[in-house]
Amino acid sequence: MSGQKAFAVLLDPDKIEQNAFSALLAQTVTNQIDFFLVGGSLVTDYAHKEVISAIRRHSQTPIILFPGNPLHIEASADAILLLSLISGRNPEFLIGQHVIAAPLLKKSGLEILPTGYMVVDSGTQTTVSYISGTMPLPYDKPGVAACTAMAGEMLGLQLIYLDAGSGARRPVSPEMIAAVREAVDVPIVVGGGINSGEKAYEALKAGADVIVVGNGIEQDPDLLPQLSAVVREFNQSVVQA
Ligand SMILES: CC(C)=CCC/C(C)=C/CC/C(C)=C/CC/C(C)=C/COP(=O)(O)OP(=O)(O)O
Ligand SMILES: O=P(O)(O)OC[C@@H](O)CO
Ligand SMILES: [Mg+2]
Repeated sequence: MSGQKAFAVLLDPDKIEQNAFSALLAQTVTNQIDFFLVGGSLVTDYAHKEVISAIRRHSQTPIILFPGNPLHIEASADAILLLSLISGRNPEFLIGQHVIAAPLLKKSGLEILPTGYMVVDSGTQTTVSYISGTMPLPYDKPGVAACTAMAGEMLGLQLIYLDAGSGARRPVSPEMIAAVREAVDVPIVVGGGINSGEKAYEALKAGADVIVVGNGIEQDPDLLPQLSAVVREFNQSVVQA
């Protein structure tokens, strides 16, 4: 990672509607995005391969898998977030699924991005929380988030992902992002409920290195160019300062 802020678009293979998908891919030609994330907690169609090849026909942007379980490994992506759900206390999602996935991952040739995945309470239960049977981090406890991230970094995890959950009513607070920023040196990914330029800017200003947006773009196609501009302008203002 270059020290510059980045913008990732999350595509859920189950939710892709062909016309909207083509329009989104066309937008990414003129509005820079830095990564595609492909994944979901529960994927019923297993269309990862098709989604990835459709992206590749239009774009050279790196494609990173965001898996809910080992069935979501697809070797035609560029990399995979190897999530360990460190906000939870379910051994299956801390290490169990990884033992099952390890030989498949080795064979896949994918770049492995070991990630401390922290799900943060946003007022309603998220799919991740339900599927993993774990409690999210309390919304208003930045100190707990900071210690969790610190432990993840000490264990060797190379990214911290703070996620308020898909379609969250409120994103992770700037206070929590700032506390985690203070606590670790690794890049911080922030997602869940970022559905406006202002929320994206707040997350970047608080210390997020990568913002991830899924639902917001599905619901409002004009958001992609807006967010791309917010991230570019943020990076330019840092260079000029
Ligand atoms: C070891 C491997 C390869 C996989 C296991 C990976 C782990 C531990 C995952 C943690 C728990 C989990 C279920 C994560 C899913 C994260 C994700 C892709 C969230 C995207 O949002 P959705 O949960 O799909 O939301 P919707 O219900 O709105 O679609
Ligand atoms: O769909 P949204 O709310 O943008 O969330 C993205 C991602 O962080 C969910 O895991
Ligand atoms: Mg999903």
